[in-house]
Amino acid sequence: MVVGFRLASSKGGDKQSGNGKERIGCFEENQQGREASPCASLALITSDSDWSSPEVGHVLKQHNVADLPLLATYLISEANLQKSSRWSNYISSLPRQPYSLLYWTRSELDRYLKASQIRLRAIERIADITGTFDDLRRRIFSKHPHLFPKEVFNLVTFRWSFGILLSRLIYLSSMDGKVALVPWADMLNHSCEVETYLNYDKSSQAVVFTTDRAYQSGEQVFISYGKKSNAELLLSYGFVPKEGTNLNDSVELPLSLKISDKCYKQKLKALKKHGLSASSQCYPIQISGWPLELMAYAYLTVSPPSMSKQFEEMAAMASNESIIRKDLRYPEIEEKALQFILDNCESSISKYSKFLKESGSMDLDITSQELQNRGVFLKQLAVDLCISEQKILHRAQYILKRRLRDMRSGELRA
Ligand SMILES: C[S@@+](CC[C@H](N)C(=O)[O-])C[C@H]1O[C@@H](n2cnc3c(N)ncnc32)[C@H](O)[C@@H]1O
Repeated sequence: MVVGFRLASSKGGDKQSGNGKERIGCFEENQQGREASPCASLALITSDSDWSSPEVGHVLKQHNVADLPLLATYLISEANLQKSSRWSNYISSLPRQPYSLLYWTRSELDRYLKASQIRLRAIERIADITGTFDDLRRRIFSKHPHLFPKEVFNLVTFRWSFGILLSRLIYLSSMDGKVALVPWADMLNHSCEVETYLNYDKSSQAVVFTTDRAYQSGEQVFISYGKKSNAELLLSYGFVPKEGTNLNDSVELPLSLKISDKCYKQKLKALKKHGLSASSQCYPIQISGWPLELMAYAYLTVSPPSMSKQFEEMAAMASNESIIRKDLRYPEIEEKALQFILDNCESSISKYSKFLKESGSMDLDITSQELQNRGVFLKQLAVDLCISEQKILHRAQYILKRRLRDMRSGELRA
């Protein structure tokens, strides 16, 4: 079934069947009394949208503010105008607190997500938003206080607008990769089990999606927010899919060089040259396996001084910068490399086990019912995430152990 959400060019809902194509909705956003023009930009919020306060937009554009902070400021500016913004209906329907890790406090992140690498990603994201706001405040807002009053443009409103953008922006590949807020179409929820994406259709000047299955009338229609891991969905959207439904799930495995390594400095230099960190480099492990880059990092870590000529090649491969995507194999150190990955998997697994064991008896803040409910909710999200991540690591552990056992029994036979 092909479903199209017509967004701008016609008024009212239209339903049109034929050639298997069915339009089931029509959404538009225009000022009272103003006619919608047949132009999709009317219904999309992009970095090119017209500002209700043109002077504010003009100042930001003069300073070449990047798309995301520009859109964040746009949303705050329009929200502040309330009824006089053409987006007022849409903005008033947006959540006051977007559900994402941006709204977890540092102590909640440390408490509930200590086993998962997503904790660091969330901390980095929060710091990035603070940094972006500070930069705008220093360069622009403080120079034009009449246009950007502190009561309106502050860290609280920025966290809200970034939370909205990161959980609702839609990537429109057919609009040269533009990102946009698509009012009302962004009410659609995600399912990991559908291959249905929103995109801009040039011929109908509308944002459309094509379902990959038949839906019964009255059934909830889902789209896909992209092939994301459970941790990424929690980070940006604040939910964890039902166990076992996300085939694109992965867990980040952190690896690092051993400081006791005789070639530590040489290896570090090779890693740095290719933009990698020695302290900790994360690679995604999926239920179906792990990337070549992870194997290359493991080869580099365990390789002896006699292989120093290959350090460069291994580091390039570990960084995904290698031009030749050959299957990197060093049979003489393969066993050690697999053992290195297994040791790291097992140390991560034990972190998850510890958290899951502790979570059963975790004291929740009982100073208020509200905090108690929040604690129960966040803990459940964290437990769901940790179970799914640990499951992938258990699978990797099983594969690694089996490979090592086969290798070792082969060696014995030889
Ligand atoms: C683009 S909005 C979708 C519309 C949203 N339901 C609303 O009413 O505003 C994304 C948000 O919807 C919620 N959401 C989307 N898909 C979900 C799912 N499969 N399970 C739980 N929450 C989901 C999350 O809170 C997410 O941050």
